[in-house]
Amino acid sequence: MAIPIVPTVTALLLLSLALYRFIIFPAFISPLAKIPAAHWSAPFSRLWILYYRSREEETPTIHAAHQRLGPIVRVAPNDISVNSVEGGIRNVYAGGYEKGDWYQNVFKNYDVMPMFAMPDHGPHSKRKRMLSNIYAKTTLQSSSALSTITKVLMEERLMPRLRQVAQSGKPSEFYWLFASLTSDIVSAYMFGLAQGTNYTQQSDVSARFFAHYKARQRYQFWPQDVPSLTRWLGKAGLKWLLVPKWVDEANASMQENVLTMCDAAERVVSEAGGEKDAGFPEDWPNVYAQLRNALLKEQATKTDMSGSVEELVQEQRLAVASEMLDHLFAGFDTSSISLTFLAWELSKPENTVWQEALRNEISTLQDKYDAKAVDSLPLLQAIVQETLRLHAAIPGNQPRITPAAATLGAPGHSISDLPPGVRVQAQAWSLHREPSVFPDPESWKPERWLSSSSPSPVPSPYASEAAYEHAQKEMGRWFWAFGSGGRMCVGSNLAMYDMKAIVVAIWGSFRTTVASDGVRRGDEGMVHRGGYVAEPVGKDGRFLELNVEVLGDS
Ligand code: HEM
Repeated sequence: MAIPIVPTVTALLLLSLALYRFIIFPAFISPLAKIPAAHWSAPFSRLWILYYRSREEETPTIHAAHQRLGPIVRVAPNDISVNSVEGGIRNVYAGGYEKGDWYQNVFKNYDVMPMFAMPDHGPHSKRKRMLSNIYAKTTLQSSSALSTITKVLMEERLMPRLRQVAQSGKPSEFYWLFASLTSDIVSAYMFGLAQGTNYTQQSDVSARFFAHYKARQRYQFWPQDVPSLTRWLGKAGLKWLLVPKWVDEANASMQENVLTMCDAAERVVSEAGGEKDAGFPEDWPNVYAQLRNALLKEQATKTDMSGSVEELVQEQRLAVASEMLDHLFAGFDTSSISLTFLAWELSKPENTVWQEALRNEISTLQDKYDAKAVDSLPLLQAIVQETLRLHAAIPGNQPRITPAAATLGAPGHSISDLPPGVRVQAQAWSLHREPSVFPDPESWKPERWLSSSSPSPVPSPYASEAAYEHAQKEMGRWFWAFGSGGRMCVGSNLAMYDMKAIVVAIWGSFRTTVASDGVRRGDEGMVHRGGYVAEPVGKDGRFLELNVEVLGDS
């Protein structure tokens, strides 16, 4: 029987092309072929990394790959991970590497992108310039509004709640208490105290909100990492196969809540004619007004100004709300995760000395609400910094896209002439566990951030001031809890401010210990659960439970 030549040759040709395109090129010819593969299938397929990402197990998996294979690894045909400063985060996050669409697939509110999701440098840096000053350390430390907000929240909302817990003699759950407090502080600064949330005094409302917020985070994988399939199923009316319907409903209701806060803030600003009202500084919507006015100013330069201010405000309504939603959620989520880990560390029996030393340091404050004095407490700084190192709230991948002809990889491992469009990521989890920079990396050791002359409850690891200085410099280069470069966290100063204020309020007046009912501890099985963000979650999904004891005349 004669073999049909044309179809056979065509089939062989197609097979050879496919073999070249999907096997030979990625495994042997692509510049990425020189990078150690985290798994045998990584050069050919994304399935391996998607599997771990879908199970929220990417961070430890990538970490293990770096430990086995070095500071640059290939995790999929077009995806790499770097774990170094030189040839790593210094190159990728300093500029020129854009964000790609991974962020906008999920972090888009009201169908409008906040700066966090903006893929391109230009629009992003314009928006960031509008907002940076309102979050600058000097602005926050000199803000009488923020200091009044803090005082009201700590004295009127937190203290009564903790005194009640102490009196009850029963352990209390702390994760959602921290989420309530940080949401109240951040929203009060953004929208004004009267317009912000009051979760600390409404534990039922807050519990419902946080349960929804957290549960829906677990469905981000599909729209974020498999967007085409998710879109396609959406068009066919079958998205519910991947993401339950209530997730969209929860998102819509959260957006509605933030829009309500924005509208309330707008009434305050417009009644004051756009300018800060000296009457009740704590009720002024600092961040809202800053962005609203900056966008109006920008609009005025573009248009013929035929519209009224109300019309212009209306045009910007969703752009402002999208930005505000992002800041509010980024603000409470990360800070409450960090505070929970901090409370956990401080309340463990082996760390009692740190809790006592911190309390002594807090007792030296003349005024607990003096932000500058609080910020300059060395022990407090070391405790927060060490918690952010060991328990980074965003421990996972922060992907960027290579420009043309990129060179990546630590000295001795560098790969040049990478093509444009490669997804490259780094993760704080691994950077913060580099043993040559952070000796004994899995242990919580605030003393690594303290000089030998600082009062410390444990001996200093540094033989001299010079050794301390050298270590600080190196650790500072590798410390990545807030990211780095132009896309670095805009709220890092507010986060440090609110976390320190909360720590001072709690451990200045109360003693905490990890709860135990004789059978199980209140921190049983605590792990970092999650993908992009990692929550402190114990066995059976339980959160941290602590005993609270009131001190002296608090
Ligand atoms: C402990 C607390 C916090 C941690 C650990 C943290 C961490 C981070 C990190 C790692 C990034 C970069 C993410 C990436 O590129 O994928 C980031 C960005 C961002 N964070 Fe935070 N954050 C914290 C608190 C806050 C607060 C309080 C706010 C708002 C008030 C905030 C608002 C933002 C925004 C808007 C961005 C995007 C910045 C940009 O695109 O330029 N964060 N944060």
